[in-house]
Amino acid sequence: MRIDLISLFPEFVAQCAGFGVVGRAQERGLLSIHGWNPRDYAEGNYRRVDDRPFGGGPGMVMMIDPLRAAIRAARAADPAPARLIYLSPQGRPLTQSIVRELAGRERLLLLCGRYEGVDERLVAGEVDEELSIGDYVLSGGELAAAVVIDAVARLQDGVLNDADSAAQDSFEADGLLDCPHYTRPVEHALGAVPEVLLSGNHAEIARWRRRQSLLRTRERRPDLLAAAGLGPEERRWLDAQPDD
Ligand SMILES: NC[C@H]1CCC[C@@H](CNc2ccc(C(N)=O)cn2)C1
Repeated sequence: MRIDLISLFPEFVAQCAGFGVVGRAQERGLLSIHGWNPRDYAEGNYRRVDDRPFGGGPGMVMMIDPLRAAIRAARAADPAPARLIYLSPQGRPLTQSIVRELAGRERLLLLCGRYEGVDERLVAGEVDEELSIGDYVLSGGELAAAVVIDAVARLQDGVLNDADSAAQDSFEADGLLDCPHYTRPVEHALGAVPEVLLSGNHAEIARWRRRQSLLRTRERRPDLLAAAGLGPEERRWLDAQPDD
């Protein structure tokens, strides 16, 4: 997958994506990230990329033309078509199912805003979709872009081996919260490991994990439970007595 970032700080996102699984994906050529800085396309010796808002008010607004030129340069850098995604609190809330859909694309173009915002004519004229990583405001869209890149990159074929367990992730598998995880030592002052996990009975272990995910989801995020297609046995688990 090719990802092009339009940002005043493209190196910021490239660095975030340089670690761990995502960094390895880049080293292995499963993912490439390219930065395009509107300042490189800004006119005049001050290379202006922002200006004061019409109608007054605090802060600055990002100007159309430097962004538009950077977007054009990014598009021209590869023949594959790409939809331009603008990260902003006004966007569609990002979910794992949206991540899965994005992960299937050949290219992503991510537009990162700064200041008070981007001239609305650029958003209306060039942006294909707007995404939000949550209901809060950041100083720039770069962190949101880094979140999208990480979530999408780990789903690329060949990026995670089974030791990384993306397929096990509950949101990934079935929209439930993840089950508890344990590792050595078996005995610890903070408690012991549930016996079933030491049993070697893989069917029983899978049932236990699924039940823990269901109970934890009911407890913490009942809103997710409604969307998860539960089987009859799983409904019985939820109707049964509190967890042993
Ligand atoms: N009006 C503020 C707004 C102007 C345009 C640039 C954004 C950058 N900051 C962001 C971007 C995305 C998110 C999110 N939730 O995905 C939060 N914050 C801020």
